[in-house]
Amino acid sequence: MTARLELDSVTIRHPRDGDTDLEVVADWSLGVPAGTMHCLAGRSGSGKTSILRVAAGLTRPAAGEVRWSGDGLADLPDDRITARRRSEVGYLDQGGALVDGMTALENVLLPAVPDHRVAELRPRAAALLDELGVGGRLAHTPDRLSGGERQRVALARALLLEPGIVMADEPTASLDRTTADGVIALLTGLAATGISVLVASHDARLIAAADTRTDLA
Ligand SMILES: Nc1ncnc2c1ncn2[C@@H]1O[C@H](COP(=O)(O)OP(=O)(O)OP(=O)(O)O)[C@@H](O)[C@H]1O
Repeated sequence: MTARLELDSVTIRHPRDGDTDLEVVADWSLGVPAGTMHCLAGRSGSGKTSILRVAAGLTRPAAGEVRWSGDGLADLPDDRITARRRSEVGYLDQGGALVDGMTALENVLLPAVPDHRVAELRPRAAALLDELGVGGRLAHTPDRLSGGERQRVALARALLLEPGIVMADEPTASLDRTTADGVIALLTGLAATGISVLVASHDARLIAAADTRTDLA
């Protein structure tokens, strides 16, 4: 069966001043089937974020191809990738950045803005926040939320358009143990509903919770 998220013989390089390019991975492949969680593990600087960004179509690999639900991204123009990412991929970046000055509910509804679906999706946004245990914080701006609450609001935003793929970069970093365990349970729960989950982390408990993992050198 084709994995919902595939990286096929991918090479990722970064230019370095006055030096040869830094090769993060070369001719490297990964498949994340529906209903499973894969963890990219490895020390700081080993390339976890670089791989996630390529998998999310935010940067293009030097060689190889990324496929979502069997469709390759290589031949798609950037605007098509952006449009497809919005509905197919929930991306939780490091720290789960929220927009200051907007409430938790408004932040969750941001992916609905381009298609004018804010009013339609407001009940779903509120229900997601409720499900994630932050239903009492709808009107709070990020400065009035704890780190764990911000992370959960960012997760609700990533889930708003019902993506088949969810990616999260160090989702438990800077969270206390109890809150981190809650986020790990949420991510494994997402995989259990059939979503393909790709996380980058050096948190031993998150790594242990994943179905499969890659240890980056
Ligand atoms: N846009 C870029 N241009 C040049 N070098 C980069 C770029 N992005 C990352 N790098 C370098 O590539 C390497 C991998 O970085 P990356 O952020 O992917 O690692 P990471 O494992 O996610 O690290 P961390 O756990 O600290 O977030 C690092 O040496 C970094 O300095």
